[in-house]
Amino acid sequence: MYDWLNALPKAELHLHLEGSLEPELLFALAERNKIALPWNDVDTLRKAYAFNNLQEFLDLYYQGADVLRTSQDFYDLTWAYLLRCKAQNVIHTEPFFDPQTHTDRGVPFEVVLNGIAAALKDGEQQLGITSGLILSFLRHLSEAEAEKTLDQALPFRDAFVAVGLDSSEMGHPPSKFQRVFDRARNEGFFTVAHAGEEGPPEYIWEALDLLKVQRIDHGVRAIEDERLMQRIIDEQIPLTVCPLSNTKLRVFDDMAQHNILDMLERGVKVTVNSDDPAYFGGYVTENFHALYTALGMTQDQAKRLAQNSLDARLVKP
Ligand SMILES: Nc1ncnc2[nH]cnc12
Ligand SMILES: [Zn+2]
Repeated sequence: MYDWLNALPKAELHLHLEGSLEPELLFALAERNKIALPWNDVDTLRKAYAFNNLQEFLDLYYQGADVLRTSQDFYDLTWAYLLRCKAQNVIHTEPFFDPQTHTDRGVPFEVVLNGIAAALKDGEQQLGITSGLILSFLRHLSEAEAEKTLDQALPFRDAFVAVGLDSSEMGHPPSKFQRVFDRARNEGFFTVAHAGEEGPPEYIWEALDLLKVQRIDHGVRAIEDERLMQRIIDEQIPLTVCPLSNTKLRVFDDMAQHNILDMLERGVKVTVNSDDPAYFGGYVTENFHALYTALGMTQDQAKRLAQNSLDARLVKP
């Protein structure tokens, strides 16, 4: 089944480039940039990948991102991810990057963007993988800081297609970012937002009504609100679900409890994605395979999930 799932043509719509930083590359970049690390070796670092919630993961994720300093680093990170896409028949990807994670450490916005954009361009030319980059604001920071990030990004507007919202969800509702999302939409960008990962269904309502998003990232807690379920079914609002992430971050205690196939059978436009594959134990195919192993996902269900990912692209072929 793994090989069959791997061969299925699919799109990935929820992937943080910083979360695709494998420990081996992290150590190589630390050496290249002469950065001392708090872990002795790759194995020690991998052992630290045990999380009780989103915040515990984020603390390590931001620490890991510190090895990314030059455009070449961002190129190498993005290229390594694109090679994984090629190996798993991901024919289109819409990855996130978090500029503030880097600009707040003194890495200029254009250093980050130039490396990522060059790799995505080579990915299309050399690997045939199309893409649309999503600039994600960190929700634990202020809206004013998000506004500043959008200002920095506008001179490079052709390099990305949408803005998103990620980082610590609880206590940082979508409403906090209504004005900057209004401005991004007026500038012609699509919008997406993480909502209903750890946060309540109200955050999903806000993302839809206030941020006017095209997709919800995660959204698994929608199942707690029947009126919301009806809306996302009626309007066919895609959810970019990340099964391995949800079990690693204890959104579900184990994969057998995951609700993605229940949602699929109720007519929700759910898709399968890897979120932060270097930290959560696998790329897209591993996420599909976990649904087969734990939930008995059929080939027909896998085909519908893959088709949903192609249908839910912001960048149409
Ligand atoms: N799963 C996730 N939720 C929120 N912010 C993130 N940043 C990277 N991965 C994330
Ligand atoms: Zn995410």
